[in-house]
Amino acid sequence: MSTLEEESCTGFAYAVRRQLRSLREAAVEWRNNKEIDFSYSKCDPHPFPHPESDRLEHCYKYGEGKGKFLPVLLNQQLGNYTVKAKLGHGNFASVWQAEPTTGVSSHGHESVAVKVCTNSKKDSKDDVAEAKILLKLGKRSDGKGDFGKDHIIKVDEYFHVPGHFGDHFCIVSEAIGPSLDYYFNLVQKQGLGAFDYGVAKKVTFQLLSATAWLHKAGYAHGDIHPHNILMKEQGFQAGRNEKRYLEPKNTKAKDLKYMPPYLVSCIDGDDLGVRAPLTFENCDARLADFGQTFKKSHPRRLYKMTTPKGNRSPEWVIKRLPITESIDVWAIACIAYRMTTGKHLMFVEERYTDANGKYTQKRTKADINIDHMPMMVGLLGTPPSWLIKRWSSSGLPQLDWDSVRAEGTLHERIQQDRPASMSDAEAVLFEDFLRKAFAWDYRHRATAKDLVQHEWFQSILTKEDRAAMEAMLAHRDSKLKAAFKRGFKKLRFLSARIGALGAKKVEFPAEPFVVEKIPVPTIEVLRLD
Ligand SMILES: Nc1ncnc2c1ncn2[C@@H]1O[C@H](COP(=O)(O)OP(=O)(O)OP(=O)(O)O)[C@@H](O)[C@H]1O
Repeated sequence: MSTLEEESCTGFAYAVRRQLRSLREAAVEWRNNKEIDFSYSKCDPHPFPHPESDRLEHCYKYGEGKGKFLPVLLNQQLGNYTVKAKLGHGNFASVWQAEPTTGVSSHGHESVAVKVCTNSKKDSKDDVAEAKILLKLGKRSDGKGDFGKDHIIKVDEYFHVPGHFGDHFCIVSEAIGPSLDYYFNLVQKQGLGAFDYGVAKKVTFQLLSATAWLHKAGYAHGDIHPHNILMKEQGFQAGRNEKRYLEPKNTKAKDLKYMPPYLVSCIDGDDLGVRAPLTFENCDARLADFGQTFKKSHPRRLYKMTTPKGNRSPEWVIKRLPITESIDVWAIACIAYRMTTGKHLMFVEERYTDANGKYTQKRTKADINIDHMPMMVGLLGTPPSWLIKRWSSSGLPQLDWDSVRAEGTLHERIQQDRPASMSDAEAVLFEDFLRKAFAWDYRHRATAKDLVQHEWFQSILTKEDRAAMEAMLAHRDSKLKAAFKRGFKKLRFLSARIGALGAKKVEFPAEPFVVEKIPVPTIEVLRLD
């Protein structure tokens, strides 16, 4: 049972429901992991020896069992689409650029992206949910200009394709362009260090506006990282599509049977250096991969950890705290720092390396967390006392709290990493922006809607942006909806009070960097013990 300090803002009955869901999710995750064949690890020799092998899917992604890819070849027919090129792959899908057999799709696209999902039943449930949510979001309008909606991927349709071991769910969307990860690699390869300062700011603004719209629609993305952010390119064409033929010496015979004869290289590996870096005029980000999306009204406790570990917020690392939509804000702030300075704000090694610097095996989550939390504390300063108490119960080794600087070293890090084009005044604004996004307490963290109004963005706003933002802020709930919300809030408060009957009162200090507009439920928190 979680402490009442948490329940006082979410309600007793609700907390019980959440606990039950956590248990269910843990059971599903355990069962799902058992289903996946890990006989090949990512550290095994790649079956396609090539300098860019890391960017090709590993053979353990194919073969017998659950959670496997569908073998797809160039010019293959997938539903009403002909495969023309590979766009990329993730943990749960391979994505292909395809052309409608009719020339133009029912949504007016000459070229689309078909995401072919893995065959696991559990994954398929997530994929169906992803497609349905995206279709629903596509039709949704807030009636006030939909500020930010343009920066969310649009889905056209979905269908199933039969595979050796069950159906594969396919999601059709517009073909957008290379991922932000591609551009990170590009600036690195071109020796530019970081993104152009204006571009970094504009992309951050676009991501926050998309997130604000999504949160207003009642959903959290849950997995924002550079791989899931696509940069729109007019007339986008994927990479050179080179075929890499299988060299069976590293491949298990049973898997060979179900593998495609070749894998297709994708844009990430091929095209570095071919494209020009992003410019302020042409940068247009789209939030994609809604596979981890969840409803704001159902904060999650557990889910597959695919997000880069350095982008996780404290409530994700310190277990048994609700994972709310505020994890999106934290992740965007991490990406903003990397785009602006060219450096990771918090980077945690996810693999062990041997004496030659080669990756050996994956680190455990616990090991990663032991590195990650002190890094956060060093940067952001002392966490609130209730979080320190949680810290001990989450199995993390204790820190010497007396030696931690209250305000952390974020200021010094910004001074050290900031680009030459960032003025002193801008650096102050940037720090303020980051501190609001990195509030320790997820309940006091600035929302995406608060942050799009932050002064750091004022210098890049166009007349249209200002008008669209004003329309968004002018939005008021209807009288009925507002009355319903008020009633619901009172009910939640009442159930928390009932649950807290007989509990001891403990006062926790007020938060630093509290954003004024955010309703803070109470700073007098109740505990059971
Ligand atoms: N609409 C699109 N247009 C262009 N490229 C795309 C599109 N959708 C996906 N991609 C490419 O395919 C890659 C994998 O897609 P996606 O992230 O949706 O797969 P996933 O298996 O769900 O990933 P993850 O492991 O992050 O959950 C992306 O990083 C991107 O490079």
